[in-house]
Amino acid sequence: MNLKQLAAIKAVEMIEDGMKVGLGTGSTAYWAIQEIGRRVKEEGLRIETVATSQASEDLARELEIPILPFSEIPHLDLTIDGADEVDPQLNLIKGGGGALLREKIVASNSDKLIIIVDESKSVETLGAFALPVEVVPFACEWTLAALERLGCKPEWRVKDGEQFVTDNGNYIADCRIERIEDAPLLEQQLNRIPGVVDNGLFIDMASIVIVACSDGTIDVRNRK
Ligand SMILES: O=C[C@H](O)[C@H](O)[C@H](O)COP(=O)(O)O
Repeated sequence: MNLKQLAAIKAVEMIEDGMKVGLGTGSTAYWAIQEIGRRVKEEGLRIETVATSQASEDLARELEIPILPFSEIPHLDLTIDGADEVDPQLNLIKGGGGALLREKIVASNSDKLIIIVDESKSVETLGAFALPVEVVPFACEWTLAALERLGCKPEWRVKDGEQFVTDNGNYIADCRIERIEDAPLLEQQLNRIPGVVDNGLFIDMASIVIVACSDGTIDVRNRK
């Protein structure tokens, strides 16, 4: 079993019958959705879910996990999602897969956000992973210039030779900051730029971070 799967299984143990659950995005969340599918099928787990990306929604449907429109679920009990970096305060960088906006909306409407990572994602200071910022296409060069003025060293994300477009029809500027000294401040500064829809800093949002370590142990970190 790989480390991502190990963390995912531990998180899915926290889901109880009758819960409303947010499904995250990415290669770690993939394992959580697989495990939820197994519990629904083999244990008859009764839950309702919403997904943070088209890819996760498609996977959930394939596994016959009940998935509902957002209009039918006012609030979630918990969301299970991955992250690109986690610091000791449980602040996160997310959005390596481009799903940060939907992930932040879903996380902020969940009683608990459970983050699952392997130990390579655990860092002392956020920033070695390029911070994704979602930008509307209108006048996007001006928004990029504003990000440069903030010292963010942004670069448009490219996929298969084309500009990457999110599920929301926006672009992603990946910001090579290296070391983010004040993540709560930067999160606010970025979101004050007109044209920025949101950014991948998740501050004070994770309730629990589950870290799967290469020696096979699992470190469960609770937000204080
Ligand atoms: O946009 C993508 C999400 O924020 C992912 O949860 C994050 O990038 C971690 O992905 P992975 O589990 O594939 O490393």
